[in-house]
Order: sequence, then structure tokens, then C-alpha cells
Amino acid sequence: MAAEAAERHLELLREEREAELAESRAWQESISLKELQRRGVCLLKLQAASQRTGLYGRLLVTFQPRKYDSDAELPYNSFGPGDIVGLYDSAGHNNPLSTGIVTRITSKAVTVAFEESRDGMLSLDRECSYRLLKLANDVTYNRLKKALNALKQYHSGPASNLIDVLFFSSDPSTFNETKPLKLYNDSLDASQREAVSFSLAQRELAIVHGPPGTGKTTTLVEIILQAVQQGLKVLCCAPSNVAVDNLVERLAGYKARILRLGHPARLLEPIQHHSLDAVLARGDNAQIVADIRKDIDQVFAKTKKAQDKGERNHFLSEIKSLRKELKEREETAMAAALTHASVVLATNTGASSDGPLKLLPENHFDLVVIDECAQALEASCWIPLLKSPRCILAGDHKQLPPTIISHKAAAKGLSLSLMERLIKRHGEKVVKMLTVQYRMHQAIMQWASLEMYGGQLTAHPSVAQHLLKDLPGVTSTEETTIPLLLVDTAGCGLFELEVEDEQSKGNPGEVQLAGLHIQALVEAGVKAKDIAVVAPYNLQVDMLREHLCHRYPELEIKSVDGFQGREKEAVILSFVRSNRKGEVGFLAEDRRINVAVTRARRHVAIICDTRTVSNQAFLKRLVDYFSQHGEVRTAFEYLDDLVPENYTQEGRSERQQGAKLSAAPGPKPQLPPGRKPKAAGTKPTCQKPEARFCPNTSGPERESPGTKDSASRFKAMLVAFLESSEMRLDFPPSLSSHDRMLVHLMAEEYGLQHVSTGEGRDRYISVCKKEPAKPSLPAAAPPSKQLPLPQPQHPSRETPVPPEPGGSSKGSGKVDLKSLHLERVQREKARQEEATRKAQEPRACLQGSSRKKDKCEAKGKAAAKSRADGVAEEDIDALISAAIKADNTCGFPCCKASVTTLGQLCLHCNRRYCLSHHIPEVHGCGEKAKAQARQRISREGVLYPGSGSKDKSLDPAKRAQLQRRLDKKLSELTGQRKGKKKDKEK
Ligand SMILES: Nc1ncnc2c1ncn2[C@@H]1O[C@H](COP(=O)(O)OP(=O)(O)OP(=O)(O)O)[C@@H](O)[C@H]1O
Ligand SMILES: [Zn+2]
Ligand SMILES: [Zn+2]
Repeated sequence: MAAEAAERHLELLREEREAELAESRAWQESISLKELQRRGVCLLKLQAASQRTGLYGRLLVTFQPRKYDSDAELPYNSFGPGDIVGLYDSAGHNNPLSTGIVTRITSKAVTVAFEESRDGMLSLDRECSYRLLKLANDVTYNRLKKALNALKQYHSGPASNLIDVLFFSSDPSTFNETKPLKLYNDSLDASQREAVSFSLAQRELAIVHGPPGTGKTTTLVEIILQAVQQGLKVLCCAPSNVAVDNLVERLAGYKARILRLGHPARLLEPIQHHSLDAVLARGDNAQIVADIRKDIDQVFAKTKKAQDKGERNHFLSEIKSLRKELKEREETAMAAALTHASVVLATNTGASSDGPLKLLPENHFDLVVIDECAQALEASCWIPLLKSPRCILAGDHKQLPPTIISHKAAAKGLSLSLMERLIKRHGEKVVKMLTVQYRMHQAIMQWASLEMYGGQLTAHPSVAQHLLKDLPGVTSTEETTIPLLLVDTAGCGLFELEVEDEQSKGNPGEVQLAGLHIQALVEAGVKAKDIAVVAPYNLQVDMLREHLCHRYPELEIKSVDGFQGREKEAVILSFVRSNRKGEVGFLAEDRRINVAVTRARRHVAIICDTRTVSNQAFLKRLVDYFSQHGEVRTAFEYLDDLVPENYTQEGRSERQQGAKLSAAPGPKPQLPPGRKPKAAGTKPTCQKPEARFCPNTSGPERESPGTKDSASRFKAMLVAFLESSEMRLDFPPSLSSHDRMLVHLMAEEYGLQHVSTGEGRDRYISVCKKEPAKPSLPAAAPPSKQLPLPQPQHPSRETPVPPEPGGSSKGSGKVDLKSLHLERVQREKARQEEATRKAQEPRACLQGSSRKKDKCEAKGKAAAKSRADGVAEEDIDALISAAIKADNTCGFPCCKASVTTLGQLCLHCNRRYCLSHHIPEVHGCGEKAKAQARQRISREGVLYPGSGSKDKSLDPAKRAQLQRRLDKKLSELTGQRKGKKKDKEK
């Protein structure tokens, strides 16, 4: 049984390995070194800053950027401890001088341990320029293979019974008597205590299932301490260095004797303190070992100065014998340290018998604990498992499984973790689930609990109601008082970029929306370091970084997969997919969505096209949950240059005729051709009116049951109201926020004004017929001091969205949307007023400034000035108009042309330009435009490993061909843009 399984697994591993190799070949052959560096897998222009002899007599070389100032930082990279790297000199192309293992990396230097190279000694010149390239790691593969082969041939040994249980040829059993436990951590909750005693009572196998934030590590630490207390020798592993370090850090607080093998990923003192290197350095043998290493370094220096080959050989053989002595002494010291330790910690592959553990007798360990087991390849678990009669596995198989490159191998079972396999077969009798979670607001947790964890989770009272506003320094605003927010782009034309590569998806509209929401949070006092933006696609992660990093250096922007295991106070999710076909790609993985949502502690905002994502049942239920329990906004509320897709002119006028409305919409704004260069479908006119977010006709597939009814009910009410002589219509406070949104949208379509009044449960929405057009902004400016003013901002910030010039008189349909903002302002004001003097309700139907104006910033000077001078109340109007005027002229230096009606927004620099300057090449964004276009068809790389799997590895020839096609396309695009410009100028 076990042998067959091992054989099958070996086969899948081989497939995976081939896929991995093919991929890295394709990379290296068709991508320039610069590009490799950009993707974080290559470091160029390094110098060997120092070298010395390390453990096992390996040569440790520290590389730094080859720059004149010593403070230079390494470029962004994905190098980490344990990575295998090739060292190349700047001339050499194909064969590395040597290969080594990264042992340490900081922002300024990377240290690599080299084994002896073929000719005996690697000699590095301080003056030379080197590069390091990450190599496909066959150490790991070989260890996995070795473990599976050992499993296949296993006859008698410590793990015999365990193997039987793990392959179902015998049932798990328990120990007969168990003593009551005295806990080290007496704040454990009931489910955690149960998991502890259960795990200690199981003879072969126990599984601790820890949903997000339920204290899985806390529980494991208690289990390990209890096992040590019982005198057991524990081998504790996890698939990643970070997870191992996490356990080391938590265990270090207790008295247990712990020893960390391998290369810690984190440089924290307690973790370094328990590393094998550090333990050996403190040992009796340490002085002698240090002396021998010093000797080696000295002889090594002499080798370099050697006059002739004979002398050199002499030194080399001296080094050889010194190394032999070093190795013997080190191994004695290591064996002593290992034997002394109660808990040995390593990554799964670091527990391999080709490392220090070979120094221990076969039956040394009594218990193997594997954390994050659901994220490990089963093969990697077998490396430690074969060393013990008993195991405790912990993890959450409802989060993402290990990343597999080969789709075929994954489908055939390589991505099925040991933990999941065992739960599927043995069922509840081997599992205890932790059920109290200490991370999320109740409303965030509830969705995950119902969808993924059988409704069994409860939120600990310390977190159940916590909101952003409860953080120190955060004020109560609309955004900081809600745990769930859905920003819906349905019908807003914010499509995903259309790329040839299925795996790379981006959505510039969602990038902008994310930026605006972050701005609102930051302005309310939420720290950027407490916010994460998470997207399922690497291209979107790139675009978000490009747009947001410089403004909020502490903001974390990651792929979903890269953020697993982490948490943030506020999480903004950009789902990216928005297309006519309703394709959701790998959003369709429930576990990915579960991970994404459950990273958030106090606030989660989802930005998505509900119409596209609702094509998938799981996502539809997520959207429904947010609609029912959270606040829903439409992207219209945020962006002023949107052209609602369903508002075709015919559609609109038909409806308006019926409604006897005189408000003739102005010329329909065209979607600027430069706006979304390759967005799927930039032709709003050919859209049928009913195809999109049109409340009265919305397709049944995106609405929750009943919504369609409410939509027609609201429509009927509005039509009746329009035909009546009433000026105002109030809707009941019982409407859900989704219903309210429907009313907003409908009111807008009929050219009605709408506003929400009241607080909380008593909030209701009213619509009013419009009075004749009002003069523009200044006249409609804040009637009271409490209305938020345009925020003077730091001039270096980029303009997110230029403001609208007029008030609601502009009649292009979109202006009405501002009342949504107005309403919000209004509610905020109401809240403030109520707080100070429990007083009268605000009047409805105001006109005035818009949400966008708060967010917007002028070209700089006006705004900066207002800050410098301090704002005199009377000057506010003037300032606002000045700011708006500044923003209404072309962003090209010295160009005074107005961009109010004909301007176009450049997505690269976020400025608005007149028609002669809007082309990226003309105003200086040419490179960015090209880069973006290139990005669109560039494959996702190792840049953020694990974020999604790749479909097929391109062979180099195909890849090169693609590259040529891309270049051609790029120059065509450039040509086109230049051509258009010429036409215009004629
Ligand atoms: N019994 C408890 N009482 C109070 N707080 C607890 C308890 N158990 C865990 N916590 C808190 O919950 C948080 C998460 O704990 P821990 O790191 O053990 O969780 P985890 O489940 O391993 O996390 P992850 O979801 O990342 O795997 C920590 O801040 C911890 O202090
Ligand atoms: Zn630009
Ligand atoms: Zn211009």
C-alpha cells in the first residue's frame, strides 16, 4: 500500500520537476539579465565584500552591490535563506563559477555558502563584478525523492506503525491512561485544551485543524511543551523557514531546550540564538573549531599569493586536512547539541538525513510535529515522518495547498496534502478543530465560518466587534465604522486588461478605486502599515505597487497566495476579473477566496465586478453576503470619468420621455480612446441597455432572490412619483443597503436627486425632483463649516482623479452620482451634529461639492498655498475654484488648454491632458506605456512565488517568437499613437 503510493507519488514528482526545469530553461534562454533582475531572481553587479570559513568548512562569501557608496541597497529580489544560487563572473555566460546556498540576506548584502568547487578552491577577486542567479533547486527534489524511496522500501523501523495508519492498513489508536494536564498557558480556550489533550492521547496520529486566527500555533506550542514535559524527544517541522522561525520564536519564551537546524529566514535574536551555528559557537569545542577555521582562512590567503603550482598544491592539501579535522570536531559537537535538545526544529526538507540529523540514532525521536501541514507536499512530510512512531499534524486544508507548477501533476493528486488525505479517509476521529478565533470582526468571520468551517467558528469577545475606529488615532468615518464594504464596478466599464496570457490579469480601474479607498482610510487616521491590498493576479499586484508604493511606502501589496499566514487590520481585495464572458479564472478556487477574506481583522473591502464574479456560485454567495451584511457602493461614487455602460442615449431618452423629464442630457461623453487602451470592449454604444447594471432589468443571475422584485417595485414607485406633482418621495427605512443602492442608481437614471437621512436602522432614502440648474460650485459650496473641505495635500502626491467643474447642472448623467457622495457627507454631518447637540435632522436635497473634490488635489500650488496660508473661511470658495481651474488645464507644462470636456486622463501619470498632449509618448509617459503593454503579455514570474499556477511552460522558441511579436506590436502601437497626433494637428 505504502509502496504503491510512494511509487505513484514519485512519478508525479518527476513530472513536476520536469515542468519546473522547462520553465527555468525558458526563462534563462529568452529573458535578458536585466529582466531577470527585475523579476527578482538575479542580482547583477555584485562585489565580494568579505569571505570566511563557516560550518562544515564551507566558504562563506558576502556580496554587496558594486557601488561607490558602501550604503547601497540590493535591488528588490526574491532570494531567501536556503535558495540555491549560481555564481557567475560578468564575462561568463553559461557555466557558473560555482553554486552555493544563500545563508543570509539583508537589504544591503547577501551571504552565500559555497561547497568546494571542482578545482579545489573558489577564488574571488574583490575587484571583479559578479552576479548571482537563483537556480532550480535540485537539493530539495533529491531529498523528496530519497524520502519516497525510503518509504517504498521501509521494512522495520520506528515509523512502521505510523506508516500503516497513514496508509489505512490499520486504525489509529489511543493511549490507555492519560493524566490530567497542568497547562503552561492557562489562557487556552476550551477547543484548544481539547486539541492538546486529544493530541497527547493519540498513539500514532492526531490532527489539529486550525482555521484562520484560531491560535493553532499557540496550541501547538502547548502540545510540544507537554510532550517535552513527558520526556519525549520532539522533531518539529514546517514547510517554510518562516513557519519554523515562528515556532522557534514562540517556544523560545519557555525553558525547553530547542535547536533550530538550517538557515533561519528571520534575523531575530531569539531565533538566531537557538540556531545550530550559535549553539556550536557557545560549546566547549568552539574555541578549537574557531582556531581551525582561522587557520583555513590564513592558508587560503596564502594560496592566492602562491608563486607556483607546487606551492599552491601544498597549501591546498593543507586546507584539505584542516577541513577534515574541522569536520570531525564539528560533528562531535553537533551530535552533542542534537542529543541535548528536547525539541529540534527544521523545515521538512531540512530534516533530511543528509544533514546533521544523520548524527542521531534511528529511533531518537518520539514525536514528529508538522505545522502548516496542509501547505506541504506529502513527500516533504515523509522526510521527518520516517523518523518517529507518532505524529501530530496541524494546519488548515481550507486554505491554499502547496503550489504546483505542473497542472497535470496537481490534478493527479500532487497538490493533495497529507493532512487533507487523512481527514478525508479517517474523518473526525483523528481531528480536533479549533473553533474560537482571535482575529476577525464577527461579520468578517461569519462568512468564512458558514462557507468553509461548518458554521462552527465563534469570534472571541476581544475581537468580535472591533472596528478600525477603535484603533488609536483613528476617527469615526463612514469607512472606519464598517467591517464589510463592497465596491461594485458592475456596469462601470472598468474591464480587466485583455491579455494574451491567461495567467496575467490586471484591472487599472480597480487600482484606482483601491487607491481612493486607501486614501479615505489613511485620512481617517488608519496607518498605511495596517493596510494590505491583496489581489489574486501578479500583474495586478505589479500595477497596484506602481500606483501606490511611492505614496504609501508602508502599505503591503501582495498576491493572495503570498499573504497566506498573515493578517492586517484592514484588507482591500481587488478581484480584477471584469469581462463580458463572465470568466473568473482562478478566482474560482474557494480556498483562495477564503484566504483573501480571512486576512482582515477589522475591515475588509472587496472591489469587484459583481456581475462577472457572480457567475461562480461561491463568489456569488460572497457578494450576496456582503450585500446583506455590509455596505455596498458603486464605483460611480468614486470615479468621475466613468461612462456607465448601460446608459446608451436611446435607452436613456426613451425612459426619460416616459417620465416627462425635461433634463436633456448633454452630449454623451465618449470613452476616451487613450483611457483603457486594451480593455475588453471599450465600445459602450453597442451595449444593449439591459446588459448591465440596470436596476430594472438586471439579469437574474447576479441578483439575490427577491432583488429583481424590489427593482421593479422601486421602478414603479419612481415612475408614479415622476408623474405625480409631489416634489419628494421617501422610501421606508427597512431597505437593505443593496436596495438603497438600487434606488440610487434608478433615481440617477431618472435624473432625480436622492439622499439618505437619519442614522443606522432609521436611515431612509428620499428622492426629489430637481430644480432648474444651479450655478456651479462656489454658490453651492458648504452651507456650514462642518462640510469636509478639499484637503490640502502634499504637493508631491499624484492627483488621483481630477475634480468635476460644475455642480449637478452638468447633465451628463454622471454628475447625479455625486449626490451619493453628498449623501455621505450629509450623513457624516448628521452624525457630528447629533453627537454635539442631539438635534435636528439635516435637510435633504442639497447640492454642492462632491466626494471627488475631497479626494482631489489641484496641480499643487493652489492646494499647497491653502495649507501654507491657513484657510480663511471666506477664501474657501475662491480657493476651491482656483484649485479646480488648475486641475482643469492640461497637465503638460505651460499648456493652458482646458481639459474639462475634451481632456483625457493618462493612466500612467494620472494627469489629465488636452488632445495634443494626451498621448503617453508626447508628455513623457512613453516608456511607462510600453512597459505596461509589455507587462500585459509577460508571464508571471517567480516574482511573487506561489501566486497562482501557470498553465503551460512555454518552450524557448515559442517564447522568443512571442517576444518578437510583442515588440512589433509595441512599435505599431507607438506608431498609431503618433499618427493620430499628426492628424489632430493638421
Ligand atoms: N486562548 C487564547 N486567548 C487569547 N488569545 C489567543 C488565544 N489563542 C490565541 N490567541 C491569539 O490569537 C492570535 C493568533 O494566534 P496564533 O498565532 O497561535 O494563531 P494561528 O492560528 O497559528 O495563526 P494562523 O491563522 O496565522 O495560523 C495571537 O495574537 C494569539 O495571541
Ligand atoms: Zn502620462
Ligand atoms: Zn496640452
